[in-house]
Amino acid sequence: MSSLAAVGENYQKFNPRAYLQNNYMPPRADFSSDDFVVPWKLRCLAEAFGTGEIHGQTLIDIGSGPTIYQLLSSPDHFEEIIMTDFLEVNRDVLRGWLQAEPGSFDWSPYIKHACTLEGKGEHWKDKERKLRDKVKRVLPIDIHQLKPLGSALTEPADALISTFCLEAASPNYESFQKALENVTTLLKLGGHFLMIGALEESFYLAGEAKLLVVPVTEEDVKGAFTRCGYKIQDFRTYVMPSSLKIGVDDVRGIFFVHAQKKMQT
Ligand SMILES: C[S@@+](CC[C@H](N)C(=O)[O-])C[C@H]1O[C@@H](n2cnc3c(N)ncnc32)[C@H](O)[C@@H]1O
Repeated sequence: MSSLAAVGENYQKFNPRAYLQNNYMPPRADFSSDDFVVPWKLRCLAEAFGTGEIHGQTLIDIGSGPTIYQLLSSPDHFEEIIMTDFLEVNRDVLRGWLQAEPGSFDWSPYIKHACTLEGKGEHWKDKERKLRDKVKRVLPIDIHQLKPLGSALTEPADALISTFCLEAASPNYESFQKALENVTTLLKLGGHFLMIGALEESFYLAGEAKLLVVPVTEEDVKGAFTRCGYKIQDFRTYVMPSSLKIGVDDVRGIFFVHAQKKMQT
């Protein structure tokens, strides 16, 4: 069984450009039907934020990687968004996009699609600018530490979001559960957690790196959230169609969970 140290070591070979190519370019970046994976993910998030229930001062994105799509429906609801990742190479990619550096990944199809889903008539350039304005910090994180952000955070956040991080950075289910406990300390009581992740995946590729993933089922995810003191508000699953099984991972499906940290007495 792989140790935490081995997982961390393996991530040093993670190639952000290859990861983006594998997951966020065609064929996976297909917006032509709601049945494809990217529109499904964006719709889950647009609907969750669209309820207006999830709002406040601070939103933290746990394990952002080199991607920003997960935050597209959030900026209207928070004063400050904090992005985080374990790897400096990913934090650099994020800073490049935030500063609109030439050669940054083109997220415009995602931004346009989020505008369409939200149906508020917002111009995609306005959404893009708003997200860039709201992301105030890009911080290092390690979900396996009791304090994943060290001393960088003074107040717990109003909400957390995380996409494809916990299962992809944990060598086994025990470690996945513990990582969820650790990141839960960053969230205030009554705060919301939106998570999207892989179901029954054992690996994915990012250039030369082959990253091992702990295969989790719907019941595993629900159990972990319940044991961490959350009430599950919504849980959805997506079955990966065979046309999107392109050899860059062995993902069987995807889950979306909206959970609320219970108020304790
Ligand atoms: C599969 S990628 C997900 C990236 C992005 N959130 C997405 O939706 O595509 C997994 C991410 O977890 C990060 N990661 C690996 N080990 C971690 C750790 N110990 N703590 C936090 N993040 C970690 C990696 O650097 C990588 O960016």
